[in-house]
Formats: sequence, structure tokens, C-alpha cells
Amino acid sequence: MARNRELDVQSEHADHGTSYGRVKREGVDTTHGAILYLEDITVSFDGFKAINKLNLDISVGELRCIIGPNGAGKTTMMDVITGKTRPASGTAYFGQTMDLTRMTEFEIAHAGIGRKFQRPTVFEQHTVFENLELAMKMDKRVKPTLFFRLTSEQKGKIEEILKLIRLNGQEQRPAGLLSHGQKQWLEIGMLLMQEPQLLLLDEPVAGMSDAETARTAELLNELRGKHSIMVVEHDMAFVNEIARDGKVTVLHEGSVLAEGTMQQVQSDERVIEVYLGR
Ligand SMILES: Nc1ncnc2c1ncn2[C@@H]1O[C@H](COP(=O)(O)OP(=O)(O)OP(=O)(O)O)[C@@H](O)[C@H]1O
Repeated sequence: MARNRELDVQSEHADHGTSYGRVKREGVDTTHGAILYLEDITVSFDGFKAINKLNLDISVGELRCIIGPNGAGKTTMMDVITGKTRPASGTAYFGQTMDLTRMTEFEIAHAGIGRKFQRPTVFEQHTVFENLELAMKMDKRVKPTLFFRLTSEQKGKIEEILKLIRLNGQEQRPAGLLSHGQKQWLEIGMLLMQEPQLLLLDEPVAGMSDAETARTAELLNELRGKHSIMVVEHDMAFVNEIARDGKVTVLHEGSVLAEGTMQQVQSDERVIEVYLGR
């Protein structure tokens, strides 16, 4: 029996736990202000420490940018958070009570951690609207019924997300015809349909045009404070745009090398050395 029973499936007649679902998700316990705690995490691949005694906390509503050279351990860290990789040692908590190292990938996703991988994985044959609708149906917190029909509340939610991801007016287009940037936004929208409490974005602007990158920065700035977000990105101009006065974490060789505002980390000698290879 899982230690934490996060999903509380309600009957169809019970109060709605979310604005559009029929399932109540019991809250992550964030009474101490943090949504994610990683402590002394180590991940070894045949003796090589991809993550080495990593410590990192994310506060509720924070937008944290993670930077670091290739091979620093950024993806491996996200793999630990989402249950894809088990650490050899250390602790990883979602809120105060959910031990991520004891949960399956499925349990973690449904407890409220949404992850967007680098490549967009939308359903190309389906329209933009259908993709968002499918994301809602795939949300196992929503009780599946044979004849699933959207309520006006659920349609309203899709409209809201369409605006946010700048795809209103394009809802009937097959997703396969969207630009690379639009597909990325659609995928972010699909994650948002499931109302994640922590959103992990792996290089969201890789391969985007300058205009798309600027719009993605606007989108993330709109999400600021509504969700806790961790963004891994190499594009420093973009990081600068979304980090504002918030904390940026620099990973190097599997540990935190520096943490502070973008200005602070950019002027940190150790960071300069790692990036310039001096
Ligand atoms: N499954 C694996 N087996 C062996 N080594 C691995 C495995 N996954 C990652 N590594 C190694 O662990 C280190 C960290 O990799 P990781 O992909 O987490 O870095 P990263 O910071 O995400 O890099 P990038 O910015 O290039 O995506 C690298 O040296 C990588 O080669």
C-alpha cells in the first residue's frame, strides 16, 4: 500500500475537487513553504556519479531556472524528481510528506508533478482543441466514463488555456500543422490541463525562433506564482528574461555550484570558469 494516498476519487455527485475535474486531489503539504526538497541526492551509473550529494529546495509558486554545462546532471535530476531514476542515496520530498523515492512515475505524475520533455509529443492527427481535451481525459484523477462529455466549466478551462498558450483561433487546426514553437506551447497547455502543482520544463525554447522564444518567456511570466516551475535551459537571454530577481541554480558535476540571482551567478568566478573552461 502506498504510503501516501493522494488521490481521492469522488463520486460523480460529490463536490468538484478542481475547477473542471470530478476528482479531488488532496493537497500537497506545503505548510513549510517548500514544494520540493532534494537532500544529499546521489545517482551513480556504473560508479560514475551523475548526481553527487545534490541539495535543492523549491518554494511554492517559485519559478526556478536551472542552468549548467552539458553533462552537469540537469536531466538526471529531473529523472529523480519524476521517479524515472532512483537515487543511490539521499531524500527527495514533494511537499512535507510525499517521499518521491518511494513512489512510481505514475503516482508522482498524479500527485501533481508535470514534466515536459524537450521534444513536443502532441497528437498530430488531432486538433489543438482535441489535444487539450485528451489531456483532460488522460488525467486519471478525472473519473473515466464511457460517454465523456465536456461540461461548460471544462470547455471554459480549455478556452482559458488556449488563450494562455496563444492558440485561440487555432483550436480546429490539426496539431501536426503547428510550428515547432506552437507545438511546444500546446504541450505546456496539455500539462496545465492537469493542473500540476510543480511543472518541470526541460529546455522549453530549444529550436524556437526568436519571436517564439520571446512569447514563451511571456507565457512563463504569466504562469509565475500560479504554479511552482522548474525550468532547465541553456539559452541565457531567455533565462535572464524569466528569472527576473528570482534564484537561478547552477549545476556542475552533479552538485550545486552556485545559486543566486542571474546577476550574482553570472559574476561568480566559479561559474565563469565552468562555462569558459578556464
Ligand atoms: N543512463 C545513463 N548511463 C550512464 N551515464 C549516464 C546516463 N544518463 C546520464 N549519464 C551521464 O550522467 C551525466 C549527467 O547527464 P545529464 O543528461 O543529466 O546532464 P545534463 O546536465 O542534462 O546535460 P545536457 O545539458 O547535455 O542535457 C553525463 O555525464 C551523462 O553522460
